[in-house]
Amino acid sequence: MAFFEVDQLSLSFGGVRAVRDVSFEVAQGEVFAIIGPNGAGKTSVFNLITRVFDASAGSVRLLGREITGVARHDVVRHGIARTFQNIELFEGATVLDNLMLGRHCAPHGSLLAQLFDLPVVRRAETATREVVEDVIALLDLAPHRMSLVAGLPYGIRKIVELGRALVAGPKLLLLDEPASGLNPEETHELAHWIRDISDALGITVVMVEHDMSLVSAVADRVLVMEQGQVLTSGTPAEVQSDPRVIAAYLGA
Ligand SMILES: Nc1ncnc2c1ncn2[C@@H]1O[C@H](COP(=O)(O)OP(=O)(O)OP(=O)(O)O)[C@@H](O)[C@H]1O
Repeated sequence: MAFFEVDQLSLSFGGVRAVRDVSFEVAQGEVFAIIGPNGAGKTSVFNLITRVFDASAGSVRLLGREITGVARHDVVRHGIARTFQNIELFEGATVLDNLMLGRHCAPHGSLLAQLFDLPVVRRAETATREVVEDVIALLDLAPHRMSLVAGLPYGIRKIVELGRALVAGPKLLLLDEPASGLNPEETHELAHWIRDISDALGITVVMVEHDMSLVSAVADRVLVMEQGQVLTSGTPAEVQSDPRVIAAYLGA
């Protein structure tokens, strides 16, 4: 059984077949990148995995468990967290509060236990705080802990979003264009964090990315999509030298 399997996944918007029979497998601990020209269907694949859209056909399995029937708000409980192409944070809240909210899916005891402030709830809150503090330390966010997200530079906000996905304690982390809007130095730093997330925390990463410097630096394997379909897959070096991939990017 593969750690994560996408099997014959398809999605249509009216007449547009955004995703067509897409299949791939990701091993535990791998950093796996999905690349392809604009409109290739990469974000649609993420939206199918995270149940934003219903697949017209196919299946998605994490550790053998079917995800395609899970409610959207329950996907994170099944071990899958994601970041978005356009940052989705609470702008008027602090970094700390945004990170605490990322943990809201963790069980905090029954409603009665919460109403009476029982020890089980307090223990859960302490555990949440510990996880959040670990993520703040891992991503060097301590200087920004009490800052409002709205006032932070774009590059820091992207890292906060990464942190918010991490505090959910995912087995599988989906990153949608994590390097977009970052300068080369920030992208270089991001590469270190992605490797740490994979190597030190053992979290499997699947990312959609256009920046080939990041893909080459962190990805173990790359899936190339074109017009909703899988064009090829391989190591970053293999796919970059593949004439079919070069032609797809040149629009040939
Ligand atoms: N909500 C939607 N409604 C209708 N069509 C959509 C929708 N989302 C995506 N599409 C179409 O599906 C196809 C795949 O889009 P998708 O955003 O998945 O591609 P992508 O590879 O992520 O592109 P990019 O790199 O530009 O983000 C495109 O033709 C797009 O116009």
